[in-house]
Amino acid sequence: MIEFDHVSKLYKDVKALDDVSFTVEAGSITGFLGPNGAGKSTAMRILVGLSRPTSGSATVLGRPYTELGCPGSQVGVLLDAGAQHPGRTGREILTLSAMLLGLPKSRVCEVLDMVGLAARESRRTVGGYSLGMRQRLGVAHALLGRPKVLVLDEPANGLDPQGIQWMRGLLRNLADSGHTVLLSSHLLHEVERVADRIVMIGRGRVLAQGTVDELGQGRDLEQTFLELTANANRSAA
Ligand SMILES: Nc1ncnc2c1ncn2[C@@H]1O[C@H](COP(=O)(O)OP(=O)(O)OP(=O)(O)O)[C@@H](O)[C@H]1O
Repeated sequence: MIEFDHVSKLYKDVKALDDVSFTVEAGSITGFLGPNGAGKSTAMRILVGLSRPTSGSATVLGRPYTELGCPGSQVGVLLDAGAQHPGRTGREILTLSAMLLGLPKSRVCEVLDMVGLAARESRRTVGGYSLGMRQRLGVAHALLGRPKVLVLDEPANGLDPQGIQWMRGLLRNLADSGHTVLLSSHLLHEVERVADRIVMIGRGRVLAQGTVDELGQGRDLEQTFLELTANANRSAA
């Protein structure tokens, strides 16, 4: 379970998050939506201890991330697929992390298989990977320690249609087997298909949350998103 409890974050005069509260239950996928600059990455970074909230708290499995024992085996995180070392091979990156987590090398082969990165590709340096391949590697990295919670920032970005279909199946299977998934994305139609619940933010504030049906009341997610974010911009102007 993931819980944001009245989280605010100020960067000097920028209010990146403003009193954000929501919960992601185990066994479900929550789509975290908002326009560019809405505060999604800031919230995820706070959740995994990379940034401190100005006020409020964010917890995973009932505790702040930094207080979890061996967080890598409890929470799988993909925040920036482009951040992987370009000079290392995909396999090296996973093997190093597996060693740190005390996992056998066989787990590296398992996750490479799960994300569909072929043995030949895994032996190439990441600098030569396409964005879609980096995303697959990032998901493999997040899954390595068999975590029960996944925090994924735009994991489908750069994936081809087959990759998006694969990602949908993977996340659905994980949620159905009891995992907690927080997924940010700009791919509204995709989120509509895969998410159990939606949290929509704009200008750092939660604009709406609930199931797609609760939010849309007959409209599709894109229409709801455009209306709510336009309203938020009007009230801020
Ligand atoms: N380190 C930082 N210093 C100053 N301001 C920041 C910092 N990180 C984020 N911000 C600001 O906080 C706000 C929220 O940014 P954030 O990256 O969380 O948005 P986002 O919803 O993830 O956007 P995108 O969809 O473009 O990735 C923006 O106004 C951004 O400029």
